[in-house]
Amino acid sequence: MRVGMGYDVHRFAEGRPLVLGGVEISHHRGLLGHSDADVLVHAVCDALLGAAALGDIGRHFPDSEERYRGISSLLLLEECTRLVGRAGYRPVNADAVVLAERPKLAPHIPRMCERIAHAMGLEPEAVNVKATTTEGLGFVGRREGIAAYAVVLIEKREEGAVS
Ligand SMILES: Nc1ccn([C@@H]2O[C@H](COP(=O)(O)O)[C@@H](O)[C@H]2O)c(=O)n1
Ligand SMILES: C[C@@]1(CO)OP(=O)(O)OP(=O)(O)OC[C@H]1O
Repeated sequence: MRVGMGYDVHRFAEGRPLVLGGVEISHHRGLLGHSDADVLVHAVCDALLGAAALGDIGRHFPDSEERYRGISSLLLLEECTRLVGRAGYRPVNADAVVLAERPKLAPHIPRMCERIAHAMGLEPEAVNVKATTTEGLGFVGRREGIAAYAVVLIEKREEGAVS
């Protein structure tokens, strides 16, 4: 067994959809990024890559590459899962926390878990997402952006398993 952690931040911007955990959430603005700026999925990607000592998403999917513009981060998570598989591991479970003053995320969390789990080849019960405000403090509290932390556990794949 190996464990990895991930952390990411994206700032709010007008005229962007808000996508978290692969779920588009109705809000008056979204997050800025080269991809869909799904800060939660990015933290999960980094935790997964970190567990296998494979660096981070910036190394595998540079924001200088046009092909990643606007891409669904769930596709990046699927690719991270393949990379970890080729390194001889498979995900066991993931836990994450999203730091957001607004919007209220609780109603969307079950669907986020489903989508993240699907991208990682896991059952939805193997993924947990939590949300918290920062009680008005810091950049999250000022509603300038959203942050996310994630932890992922991986284990050795059985010999002969195909990716
Ligand atoms: N963006 C958010 C933030 C929090 N929640 C839910 O509210 C609970 C209380 O949050 P505190 O920051 O006051 O501790 C939290 O446990 C979440 O269930 C949310 O849905 N969306
Ligand atoms: C995901 C990538 C690639 O499209 O772009 P962004 O959406 O800007 O996200 P970030 O977490 O800043 O960096 C990783 C990038 O490589």
